[in-house]
Amino acid sequence: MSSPAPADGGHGDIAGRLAAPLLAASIDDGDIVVSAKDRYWVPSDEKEILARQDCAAGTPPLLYRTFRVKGFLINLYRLLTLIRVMVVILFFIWRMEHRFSDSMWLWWISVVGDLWFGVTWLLNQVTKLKPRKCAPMLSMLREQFDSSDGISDLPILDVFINTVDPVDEPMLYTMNSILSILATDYPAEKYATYFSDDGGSLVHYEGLLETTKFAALWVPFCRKHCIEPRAPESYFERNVQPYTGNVPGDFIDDHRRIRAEYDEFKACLDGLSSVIEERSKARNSANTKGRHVNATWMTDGTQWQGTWIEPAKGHKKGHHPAILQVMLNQPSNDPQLGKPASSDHPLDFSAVDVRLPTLVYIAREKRPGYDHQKKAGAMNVQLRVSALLSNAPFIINFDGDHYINNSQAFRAAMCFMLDPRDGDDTAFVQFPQRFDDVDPGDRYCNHNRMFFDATLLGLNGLQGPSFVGTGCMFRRVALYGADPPKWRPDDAKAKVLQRPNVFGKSTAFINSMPAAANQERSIASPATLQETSATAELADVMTCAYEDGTEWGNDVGWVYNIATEDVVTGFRLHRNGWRSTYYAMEPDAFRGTAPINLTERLYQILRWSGGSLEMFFSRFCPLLAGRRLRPMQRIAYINMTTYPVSTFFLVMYDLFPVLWLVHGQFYIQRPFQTFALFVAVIIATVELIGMVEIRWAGLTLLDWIRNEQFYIIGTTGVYPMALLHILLRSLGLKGVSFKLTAKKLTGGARERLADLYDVQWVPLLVPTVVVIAVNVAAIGAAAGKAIAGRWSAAQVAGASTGLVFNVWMLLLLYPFALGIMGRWSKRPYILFALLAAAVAAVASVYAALAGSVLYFHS
Ligand SMILES: O=c1ccn([C@@H]2O[C@H](COP(=O)(O)OP(=O)(O)O[C@H]3O[C@H](CO)[C@@H](O)[C@H](O)[C@H]3O)[C@@H](O)[C@H]2O)c(=O)[nH]1
Ligand SMILES: [Mn+2]
Repeated sequence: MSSPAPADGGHGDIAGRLAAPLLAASIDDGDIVVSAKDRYWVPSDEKEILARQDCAAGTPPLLYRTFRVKGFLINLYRLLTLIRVMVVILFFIWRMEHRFSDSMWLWWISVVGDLWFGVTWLLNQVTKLKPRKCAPMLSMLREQFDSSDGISDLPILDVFINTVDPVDEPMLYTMNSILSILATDYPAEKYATYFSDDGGSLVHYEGLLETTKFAALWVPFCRKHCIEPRAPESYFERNVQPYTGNVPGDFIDDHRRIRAEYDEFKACLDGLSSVIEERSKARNSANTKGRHVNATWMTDGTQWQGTWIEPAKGHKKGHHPAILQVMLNQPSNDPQLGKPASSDHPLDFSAVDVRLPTLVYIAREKRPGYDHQKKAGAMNVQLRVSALLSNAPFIINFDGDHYINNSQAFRAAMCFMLDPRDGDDTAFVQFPQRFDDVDPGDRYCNHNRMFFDATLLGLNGLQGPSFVGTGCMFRRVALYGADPPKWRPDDAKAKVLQRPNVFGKSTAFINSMPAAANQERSIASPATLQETSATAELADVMTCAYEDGTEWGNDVGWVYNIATEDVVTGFRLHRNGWRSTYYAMEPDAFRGTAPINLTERLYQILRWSGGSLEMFFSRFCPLLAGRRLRPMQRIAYINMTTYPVSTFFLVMYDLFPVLWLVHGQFYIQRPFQTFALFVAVIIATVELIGMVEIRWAGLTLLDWIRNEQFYIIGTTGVYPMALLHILLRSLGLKGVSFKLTAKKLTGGARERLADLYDVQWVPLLVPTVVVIAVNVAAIGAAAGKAIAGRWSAAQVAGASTGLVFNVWMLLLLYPFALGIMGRWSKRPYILFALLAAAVAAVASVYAALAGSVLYFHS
């Protein structure tokens, strides 16, 4: 606790000189948001800034600032960590010196379990001891890259967005994401969006077509009035925000008109599948002469290449040719003003740039006999297709349900990529996943705040956050497997191995690679999209066979065969020596939907935990990485890939009360009072550390409690299945198959929350139900004993410690218990009544039995 607080302790003058620009920036344009959440953070880049000031003019400006946690708080955090480590060590020494138990084999298991928990906790904790925040300076970026004539020098960017099923992933949300992308604040000629439809469905295609039409109104409207957020559904749902545009006079009218247009657009999307169905029916019955087909028809009278409503050979899920269609062409390089208001065009866009950025529809080829590798496979196709079209040096990816909530997000990410200090070594910039429509209490910990606001800030102070699947900007050459500049021999250009057996046979693709490396700082616009020579090549890179015998999914692109393609892909980049940056923007950069139904949520964490273990037992095991992976980062990845193992010990602890039921009295460690005291202190310190952590992370107590609860729920009920999965796989069997996370239903907030009360009874729920039952029964049994028998003071003390444990367990599992009650959980007191009744029932049975036993004995 001796290290000085930053503002004094000899740095006073620096802090003083820094305060001014920092404040100026925040007043200037809201660049550096000093929110309530940041009150424990102070700048940590004083030296760099001063060094810059001494440099000659012409040195590129810094594009972001860094912050660290105030000395007193972080040192308190570290001190508490140290104290807990010492207590844990003392605890072990004490246990080794007191090997007394009612069952020595259980004693040994519990010692090993405690050791496991102690070590994993420590490994997790050490990665959080030096958290770091970064904040982009958007005004600097603007100064450096935007000139006053509206021409921009910003690098070009490819945007990937993925979807599979227009029903499970409601199309309205996917199209909202598209709209938010088309309308974001980045020069229209500087980015191209690649929409990947793994369903290959005409509904998506025509939905996208409708979206481009609506976008012609929506995008200029957003630009004209500086609308935020630029996803219409969220925009119209939110409360009125202060107007920040330049034409307040037009706003009310424009808003009303756009709203009406949007409602029409929505209705149109809603009706699309039946329109297509009817159209196809009509055509099919008209077509009955000759061979009968049950095709799905496009508006122009041709058969849809992708999946048909009536599945047919070559036109069904998992079996259809590739489709590529440019929906919006590359716009001109110069801003293009729209038309003034007129009778057929009621909005005045005469002072607004009405260009739309490029938009491409992709459905990759699907063929039986191939593993299509889900999202990772889809993104690798996007990577190749975009290389042949726009070939941007940077890529940002989105899940279909995640939209841009802050139109400055692309620019913010660019600040980190282009910063003169370590931008060139940055492989990716990750934003947190944030969610709409989670129930207000966040019962199933969907927000995952402890992970996004504490763990990832910790990693940001090491080699960088892991990739979490969506809302992440990548450097293209890093995905190709290039080395970061830091690890290249003397200033060599990014080089990637250009052998056919690595990247596949497409020469056009291979030829595009050096350009991607060189363009990182270029001002080029994407190449024109319709070069006819490219079509054959394009078709080629979208086939399943393209990847046969190549490194795709292995050392190139997004990684395959691991259920969590995200963590492992980020890991591979870190392993190659790249770094990454984490930035939690305010307002949130992106937002998405989360599964708020217990069963869906458990399946989601099953996929994550199964994927983690798969990664640990693969060639991407963090233990096998070379020296470019920094030691602390390696520790972080070990944590991320081994955590489900805890389940083995936790389930033992969970079921410990059984012994009380069977034996009436059972001590795993004697003397029990000292043991209980140690355990209490160890638990108390971890909670205390949590309390300090939520301070610097800017979280609430509820966030912390939810995290604890869901950790226990996952470890008790879900990770056993993940372990089983990995066991089956190691025996050469298929293991558990992971499914797409079904997204919320559309509709009003209340309808969406209805999902919260859905239970589907699946085997995954069983372990946790058993654990709850055992703990309830143990409480009942203790009560029964107290009623029936005469207890000594020591026994009462022992039993009440046990009781504290049981109650604590139940509190942790409370969200789960509520969850399985379905609709009844709207009234939590019913749960309490049920629990009380169960306890009373067990107690009376136990007392009765004990009574009859006494009777027989006498
Ligand atoms: O064959 C497939 C399967 C999925 N997806 C897309 O992948 C995304 C994520 O799938 P989802 O089922 O929604 O997974 P979640 O549980 O919501 O995803 C979290 O966990 C995944 C890793 O398991 C990450 O990839 C995601 O980014 C992260 O949000 C969605 O856009 C899907 O459309 C495909 O494109 N093709
Ligand atoms: Mn998702």
